[in-house]
This record gives sequence, C-alpha cells and structure tokens, in this order.
Amino acid sequence: MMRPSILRSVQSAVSRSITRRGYATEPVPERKVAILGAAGGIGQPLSLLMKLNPLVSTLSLYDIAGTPGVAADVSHINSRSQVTGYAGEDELGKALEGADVVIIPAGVPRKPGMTRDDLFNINAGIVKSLATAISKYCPHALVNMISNPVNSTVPIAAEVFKKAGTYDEKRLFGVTTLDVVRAKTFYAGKANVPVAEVNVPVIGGHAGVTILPLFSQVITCSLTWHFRTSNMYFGFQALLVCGNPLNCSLV
Ligand SMILES: NC(=O)C1=CN([C@@H]2O[C@H](COP(=O)(O)OP(=O)(O)OC[C@H]3O[C@@H](n4cnc5c(N)ncnc54)[C@H](O)[C@@H]3O)[C@@H](O)[C@H]2O)C=CC1
Ligand SMILES: O=C([O-])CC(=O)C(=O)O
Repeated sequence: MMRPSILRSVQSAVSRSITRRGYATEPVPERKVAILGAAGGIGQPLSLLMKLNPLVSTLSLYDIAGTPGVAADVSHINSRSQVTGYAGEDELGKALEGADVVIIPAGVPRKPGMTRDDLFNINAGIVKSLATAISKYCPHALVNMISNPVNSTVPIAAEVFKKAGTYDEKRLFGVTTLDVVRAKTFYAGKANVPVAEVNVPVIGGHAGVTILPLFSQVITCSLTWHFRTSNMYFGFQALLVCGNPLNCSLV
C-alpha cells in the first residue's frame, strides 16, 4: 500500500500538472495588439506574424495610408484574431483604444549612406505624436518601439509618458533582433562554420558605436548526447566555445 506521504506528493504533483496543462476548451485571454506603421516594409510582415499568433484576439493595423488593403489581406489568414485597418490621424484613437500591446514600426527607414541618427529629425516627431496618443487611449499598454534611431525614440516616448503621468519603465521596450542575426551571419561567414550552430551574444544599443558583439564569447557548436538506462533518459550538452575575435563589425 502506498504510504500517505507518498500519496500526498503524487496527488499534489497530479494536481499541479492538471493546473498547468492547457485544454483546447480553456478560454484563451482576449488580447488587442495595435501596429502603428502597419503598411510599411516592417509593418506588413509584422502584421502577418501577429495574425498567426494565437494569443492575439484583436489586431488593429494603423498607418497614415494603405491600411484598409493590408488589413483586408491579413484578415484572410485563418487564425482567430479579428483584424481592422485604420488610416489617418482621425482614426488613431480608435486603433489604440483598449490595446494591450502597441508595436511601432512607423517612420522613415535609412537609405544607402545614411546612419540611423540621420532619421532622427523625422522619426522623433512621428514617435512623439504616436506616444502622446498612446498615453491618452491605452496608457497601460506594453509599448514596443522599432522606429529608428531606437536608442533615441525610446527615450522620446519615455519623456512623453512621464509628462502625461503614464510612464512605466517595465512597459516600454526598444525592439531589434537585427544586430544578433547579423552578428551570427557575419561571424559564420568569416569563421566558415555552419550559421545555425553559431551564437554570438550582443550587448549595447542599436546604434553603430554602441552595438557590441562579444566575439570572445561565441559559441560555435553544440553537441547533445542522450543515453538511457533501464527506465531513465539522461542528456547533456557540450558547448564548444570559440574565443577568437574575428574582424567582423556591425554598423
Ligand atoms: N529596430 C530595428 O531593428 C529596425 C528598425 N527599423 C526602422 O523601422 C522603421 C520602419 O521601417 P520600414 O518599415 O522599412 O519603412 P517603410 O517606409 O517601409 O514603412 C514605414 C511606414 O510608416 C508609416 N508612417 C509614417 N509616418 C507615420 C505616422 N505618423 N503614423 C503611422 N505610420 C506612419 C509610413 O506610411 C510607412 O507605411 C524605420 O525607422 C526603420 O529604420 C527597420 C528595421 C529594423
Ligand atoms: O536601416 C534601417 O533603418 C534598419 C536598421 O536598423 C538597419 O538595417 O540597420
């Protein structure tokens, strides 16, 4: 017979696993995501990715123009979220109202020969007006800033939110994966190793002089062994760390 203490542990493990497990009939929370700049080069694929995300129930696509068409196309994807397009400043409030997450790829991108700082004059104004609207219509949303120069657009949004009394440092983010994917690709090319095996930690900001790929910390290969005894699997990973800084740079 099972000892009571063991029985209690089994019961508690089962009940923990039942609480953790998700059932198809369980309600998925309602989440509204707004994308500002949704008709652009970043905005359109981002809208597609958000439409594929099962956690999103309402997808609000805003731009100064072009969003009704983008929204119509995106809405045809057979996932659960309801998609609406909003175009022009008059519709910004409706686009933002009730948003849990706001993602901002609005603004001008770099042209050849430009630095991200060259975008400042135009994008600072765009971000300032969008942040002002966010503080009015969805002050508690998580705000993800993509517009460049992201090192400056995040502080601009922070100042707007502070002035409006809605600033929460845990709710404002600068977003970029470019520097990480580029570091991996360039390193793999130089070191002639399979790119899928490379991991390069990158620290600093998203601006030429502050992007700091840590080539001395590169992991170029990971091997996993699994072996089995009568009823258990063991696994461990070996990491081959390669510390030769190659002459790669990110700008
Ligand atoms: N953080 C990062 O890693 C990255 C940042 N970026 C930045 O994202 C921004 C967008 O890049 P792309 O999509 O390639 O440019 P894009 O020119 O293709 O699209 C920008 C969109 O913003 C819209 N827009 C302009 N003013 C607006 C306003 N006041 N309200 C709402 N929408 C507005 C435009 O109509 C356009 O549809 C640029 O600043 C670019 O530098 C781009 C790639 C990566
Ligand atoms: O150029 C841009 O605007 C996007 C970006 O950050 C980059 O490609 O480095």
